[in-house]
Amino acid sequence: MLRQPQHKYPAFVPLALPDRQWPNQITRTPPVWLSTDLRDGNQALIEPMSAARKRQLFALLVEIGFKEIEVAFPSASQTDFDFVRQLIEQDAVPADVTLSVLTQSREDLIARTIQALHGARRAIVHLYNPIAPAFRRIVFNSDRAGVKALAVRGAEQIRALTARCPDTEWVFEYSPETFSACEPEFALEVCDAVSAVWQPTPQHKMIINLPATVELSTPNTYADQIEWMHRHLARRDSLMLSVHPHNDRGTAVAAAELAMMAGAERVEGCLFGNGERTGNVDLLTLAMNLYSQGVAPGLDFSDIDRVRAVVEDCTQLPVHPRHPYAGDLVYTAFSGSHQDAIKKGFAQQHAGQAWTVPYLPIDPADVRRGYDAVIRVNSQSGKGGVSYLLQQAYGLALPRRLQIEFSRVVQTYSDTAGGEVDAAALHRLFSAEYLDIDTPYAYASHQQHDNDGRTRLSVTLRRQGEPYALHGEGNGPIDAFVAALGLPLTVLDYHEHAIGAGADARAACYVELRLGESAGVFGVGVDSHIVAAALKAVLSALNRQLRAGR
Ligand SMILES: CC(=O)SCCNC(=O)CCNC(=O)[C@H](O)C(C)(C)COP(=O)(O)OP(=O)(O)OC[C@H]1O[C@@H](n2cnc3c(N)ncnc32)[C@H](O)[C@@H]1OP(=O)(O)O
Ligand SMILES: CC(C)C(=O)C(=O)O
Ligand SMILES: [Mg+2]
Repeated sequence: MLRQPQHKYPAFVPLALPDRQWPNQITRTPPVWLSTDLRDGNQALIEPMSAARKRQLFALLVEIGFKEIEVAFPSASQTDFDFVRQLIEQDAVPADVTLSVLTQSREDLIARTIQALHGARRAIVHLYNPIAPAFRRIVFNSDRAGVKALAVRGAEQIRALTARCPDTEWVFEYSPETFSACEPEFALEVCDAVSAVWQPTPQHKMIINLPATVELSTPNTYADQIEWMHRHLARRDSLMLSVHPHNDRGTAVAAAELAMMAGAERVEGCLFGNGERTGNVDLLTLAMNLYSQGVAPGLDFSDIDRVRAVVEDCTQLPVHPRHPYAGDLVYTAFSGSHQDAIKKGFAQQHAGQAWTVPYLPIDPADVRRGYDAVIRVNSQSGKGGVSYLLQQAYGLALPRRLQIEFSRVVQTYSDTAGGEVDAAALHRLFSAEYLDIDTPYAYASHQQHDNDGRTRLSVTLRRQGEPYALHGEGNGPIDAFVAALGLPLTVLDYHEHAIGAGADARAACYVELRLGESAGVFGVGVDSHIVAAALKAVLSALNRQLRAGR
């Protein structure tokens, strides 16, 4: 029998937590944020950041509002060590920002780590060691007692070394690395053993950070693990419970959100989900998700394109055009029904109201994205998008039936040309179809006399370049003009509006005209004089009828 490869992968066995409480929780406050862009993000780059790039990204993280920033693994390299020294010696850390650094539980590495922090005002020393069964066996050739002792030894050494530097306000953090793959009761045992060494108090808490070092299961099972720890950890009121979800299954954001419901008060991650393998949880998405639910995240992403540009420059990794909130295309609709709904949504959205524009979870203006890119036209688009662009870019408010008529013109064009049709191209198509259509008849001038509700009109046209005079009378200029033309014309629809204001204002007129028994077609006229615009619109419709051989 064929043995399928999936048999290689035993299913994750979730913790039994039938009385879980997290599904009923609603997140109403943001977590404490820790950016590990300069550590977890950095260690996963093809080319780790230079000091200059780290400094640039550090400045951005401060500007966004991060108050805890993991800046290095100081014992890893001279660059990392020097970067920490530079920040401290140059007094580059704002008073409300705390540096964090990571160390393995190894004597020489811990000593070097504490050395790097000499003179810091406040610092988080972050100790980690892997504790899951496979790591105990494969990496450490050890057992539960062995990895627990490693954690305790590291904690003791950190306590002793930091005690010699009382001028720094020390915050201790412990991560049972590979927590997501560990037996919960053993993770609890190790965390409790470490906190017993550090003796945190409610006034001077330590951080217990529970990483999904590798994301192994659905987010709800991670939330169960977090809630279980939250309920059982010793000295709970003296702990800040933190999570560090990785994104191996693509659900780190959901895992972090559910973990917060389950008791996590702090989240570690990276902008745009940088970090090992598929990355850490994306803090920008997480924060903007809160924002879109009416919760102020405490991080400022209002200049989202600049954030993206700096991160791309520092990491040399591109952000996907569909990345939540920040991608180039995320506030853009090409498809017709989406454009239609967005256009209607904008028309009904008023200042001060709750945001309800369909298909746009947030107002693009909140992240300094203009509305111009919201609707873009290609072969998947409909009349809504086409008319929206013409209105936004050229002030042309097409009546509904003209929208339908013109969108067929655009459809034919985009089917042939392929690709996107931008506003300028749409306007060229529109002009060629309606505005520049001056054969056989072109408007030259007119004179109008109104008396007793009747309009008398003298019009000069050009026919094949030659002047051609007409006279007619009616109950308005269009009626008089139709009479002057002496053709079996019926005006089916008429709309007009101003484009612009003041001295530069022009009028746009739209006329739907039937010639004999033919179907109605539209004509459009634009002129600084409203009657001239109307006459041009009639001629545009007539010329189009005649061109169609009617
Ligand atoms: C999930 C995470 O992201 S954890 C952070 C990972 N980040 C990094 O590793 C980036 C920085 N690291 C480095 O630059 C290097 O690994 C260094 C400088 C820290 C150490 O380098 P080396 O001394 O050459 O050791 P190496 O990286 O090969 O480490 C493996 C050894 O450390 C042990 N080890 C691994 N993690 C830990 C830990 N947290 N605590 C104690 N020992 C550990 C391993 O068991 C192994 O021991 P062995 O040599 O006795 O078999
Ligand atoms: C060091 C720890 C927190 C880590 O990066 C992980 O487990 O992913
Ligand atoms: Mg990590």
